Amino acid sequence: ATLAAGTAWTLVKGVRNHIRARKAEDGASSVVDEVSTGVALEWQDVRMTLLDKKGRAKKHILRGVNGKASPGRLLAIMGPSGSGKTSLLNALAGQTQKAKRVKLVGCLLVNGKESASLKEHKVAYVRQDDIFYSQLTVRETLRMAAQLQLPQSQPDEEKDAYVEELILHLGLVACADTIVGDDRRVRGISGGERKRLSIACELISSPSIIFADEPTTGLDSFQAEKVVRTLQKLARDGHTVVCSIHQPRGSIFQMFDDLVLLADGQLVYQGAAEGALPFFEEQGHKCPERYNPAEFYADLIAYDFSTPDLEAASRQRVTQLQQAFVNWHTKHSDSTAGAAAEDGKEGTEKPLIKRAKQAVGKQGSGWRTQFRLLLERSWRQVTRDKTTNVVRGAMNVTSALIFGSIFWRLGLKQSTIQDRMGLLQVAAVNTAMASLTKTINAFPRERDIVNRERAKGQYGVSPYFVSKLVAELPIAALFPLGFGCLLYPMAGLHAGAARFAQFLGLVTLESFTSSALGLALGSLSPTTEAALALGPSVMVLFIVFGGYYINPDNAPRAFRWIPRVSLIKWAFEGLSVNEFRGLTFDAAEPGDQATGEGVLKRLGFGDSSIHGAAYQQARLLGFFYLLTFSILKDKEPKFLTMEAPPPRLEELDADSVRA
Ligand SMILES: Nc1ncnc2c1ncn2[C@@H]1O[C@H](COP(=O)(O)OP(=O)(O)OP(=O)(O)O)[C@@H](O)[C@H]1O
Repeated sequence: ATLAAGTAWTLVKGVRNHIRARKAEDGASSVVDEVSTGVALEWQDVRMTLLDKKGRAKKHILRGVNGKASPGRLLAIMGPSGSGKTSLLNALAGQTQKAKRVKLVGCLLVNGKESASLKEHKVAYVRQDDIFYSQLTVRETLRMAAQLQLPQSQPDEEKDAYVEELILHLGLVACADTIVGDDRRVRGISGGERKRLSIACELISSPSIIFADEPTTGLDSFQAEKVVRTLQKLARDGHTVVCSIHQPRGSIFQMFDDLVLLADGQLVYQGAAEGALPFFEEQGHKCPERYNPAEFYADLIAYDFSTPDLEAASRQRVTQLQQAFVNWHTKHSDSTAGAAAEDGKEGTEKPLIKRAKQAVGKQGSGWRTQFRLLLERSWRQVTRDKTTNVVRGAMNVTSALIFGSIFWRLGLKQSTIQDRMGLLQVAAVNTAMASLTKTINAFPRERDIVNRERAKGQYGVSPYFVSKLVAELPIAALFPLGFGCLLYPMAGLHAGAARFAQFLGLVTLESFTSSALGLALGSLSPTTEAALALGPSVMVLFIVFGGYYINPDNAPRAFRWIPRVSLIKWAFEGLSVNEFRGLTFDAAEPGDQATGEGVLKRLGFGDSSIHGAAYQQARLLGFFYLLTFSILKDKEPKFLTMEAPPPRLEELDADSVRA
């Protein structure tokens, strides 16, 4: 609380200096160079409908919701689970995912002017799930965001100073140099600190409006209070702050100035928070003294599914309240939210922050800077993730030791021909599987972060993708190289420096291709779990057609294309040529295979060459990279904008009368 109280003014100054710098930078080139005194938001008749296949309404998610949010005031959207809080927040923030069967209509007024979306304004959206690069510290995460979003000509010292201010004012000093971590296995900062880091990241772009989706979910009450206090301070500094919240405790609820109560997608109350008690009292529901109003409202507007009677009674009560609110609001609208919103709360007696609107979506930095920054980030992420690297290294060494022991010093007996083929196939499969699972495990999460950053226009796909490959490939190469270096001498494969080097080259290339396949599948799949299910299935198919188990000529025609795209097949073919060509076996019995060339012929690799197999593998690698790149580019998140609602019946009547 002391921190919050003492830092508001400094934050104002910081943001103002920062904005001045941006204004100076933008100068004549700025798309909008307007200094505003805050953004007042009003929405009318917002309806979100889920349609069935025939385009008919299947479910009403939001049913004609009205409301307003004003600069200087903190607005809470409350309601039971499934009441439409997140849907309303998304609709207002322009973050409703585009989907064929979702229809969004409504009227949005920004500073009194009708507007289809908030694209013209700097909007921050603090999501429920905070995802970051786990190995970067809080300071590094913020610096990266500042470097990517702020104008290139702004000196680095200024950007860093702004980041330090954000760290200070959002209470992140103690954890500034701690890695962010993730909620799965890398322990990092606490949940509350993550949430405040999310807010800090969003503040970098100097937003006028801040939306926060259930910012207290999953936090203990102390952390939750700190987060809401931060949002309240931001509101007092002149931002328009809208947040959805489930059922806050009393001390948190007190911090909200305005309230939107939703039940089943419909308003039960909307207006100043202090106006809600009189409204419910008027309807015969008096809140007991010293009772948390938030809990009281939640109980009143929740459906009770315990018995059919209780359900019917609770539904009737909610419907009555919704109808009562329509009448009550018409009567009281002038004396509640409207009047209150115009002035803001006590903190806004001082002038509101002057904010320069930025060109939305404009990238702060050029391609080369984006590449350098993203390369730095990827490099840190990959080199600092010691646990993953150690486990991956240990797995490769263990596999090499196990296979090396099983196929120990093969020699040149006839029986080793089959052993050799088995070993080469195992080497190809093991290498491919190891890099595929690693990539598939990590990439979908990273893709989500990148999609969010790209949706804000921070950088393009190409600098991201190129930097990722440049940072990761040298580290990724170490694992197959280590595997090959141990396995080759242990198994006593074809001696010679060139053969050994070619073996290492082939497994490394295959490892890259498999990882590229993982990227393509990871970018296609909606979740990590889906990618993990898809990856091994594709790989099993590649293994079956890997050159060892089936001759493609004997397979049904429909499957004959698979060997051409099987990275296992090209690796096995290359490794086989490298091993068998020029090798002579002990042949005592008639029918024994005396030369490696004969073995290759039997495998169908008689005319194959190492270079040919490597070339085909490289083509596959390029294809998977290209595919990933295209999917990332194409799958850029798309959002619905609000359509104007159809004219009301009365308006139609008036028009026809006039006509
Ligand atoms: N795109 C969609 N497709 C299908 N149903 C949807 C979609 N978006 C929202 N819904 C449904 O609309 C209702 C409201 O969802 P919403 O997430 O807005 O509720 P909420 O009040 O935020 O809930 P919670 O507090 O549990 O997060 C839910 O029943 C949800 O399943």
